[in-house]
Amino acid sequence: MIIGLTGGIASGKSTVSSMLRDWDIPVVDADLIAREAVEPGQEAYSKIVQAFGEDILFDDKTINRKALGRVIFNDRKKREVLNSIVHPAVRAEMKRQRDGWLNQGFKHVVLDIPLLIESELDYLVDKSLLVYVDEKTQMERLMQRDQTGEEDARSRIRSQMPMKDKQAHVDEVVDNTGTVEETKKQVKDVLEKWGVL
Ligand SMILES: CC(C)(COP(=O)(O)OP(=O)(O)OC[C@H]1O[C@@H](n2cnc3c(N)ncnc32)[C@H](O)[C@@H]1O)[C@@H](O)C(=O)NCCC(=O)NCCS
Ligand SMILES: Nc1ncnc2c1ncn2[C@@H]1O[C@H](COP(=O)(O)OP(=O)(O)OP(=O)(O)O)[C@@H](O)[C@H]1O
Repeated sequence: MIIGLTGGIASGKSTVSSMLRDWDIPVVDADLIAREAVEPGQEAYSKIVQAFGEDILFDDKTINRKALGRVIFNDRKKREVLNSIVHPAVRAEMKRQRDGWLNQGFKHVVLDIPLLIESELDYLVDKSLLVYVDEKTQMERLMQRDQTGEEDARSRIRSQMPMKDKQAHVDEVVDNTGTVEETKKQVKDVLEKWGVL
């Protein structure tokens, strides 16, 4: 079974991913793939420099992710330009890694995709799981983890579909507003229901 894991920014996808890996279920991480896709030498890198200029580069020519983030999280059109450059490469690599795990004999593979719903990638998965947190907790955890201010955190959250709207698009929801242990119990219940554990 191919499982789509999604959520909002800082809702707890990585926290749930590490639980899944502990249960020996492989996870393909779209954020990590997106990071590798924009390294110097990759096709997407030169397209990004062409579209956004040298202002978003460090002196060593690598992409200054904070600077690029400031541009795209505050401007929908620019975000769409970046998405159109990066997403095709991410999709292709996700499929390659998924097939690699299946060919190794794993029956279940998780695709951790923050924008599963916004980018209409549901067709890639058999079942989908949303890691939900309430808005207040999401803001607090995002600001704490990224050591960032309220305005920056708010613009990142607003660049995504509100999490309560995402609930209608998935098969199961896990509420990560409580403790990690409480979340683990919910994830285990869902996986047992699906016959994965
Ligand atoms: C803008 C960039 C450089 C900011 O980098 P930064 O290191 O600050 O953040 P990071 O990549 O770790 O992403 C953190 C979270 O931001 C959210 N996010 C990232 N990109 C987007 C986007 N285009 N739209 C909405 N939310 C996004 C996701 O929830 C993600 O989990 C980077 O996020 C990026 O290249 N984004 C475009 C690729 C993309 O869409 N990635 C998301 C999964 S495919
Ligand atoms: N149940 C929890 N209780 C307390 N802190 C938590 C809990 N779950 C996650 N966190 C913390 O909240 C932050 C966000 O969690 P995590 O990195 O797992 O989210 P994410 O959805 O993967 O984020 P992103 O996709 O934006 O990278 C982290 O600092 C993490 O340690």
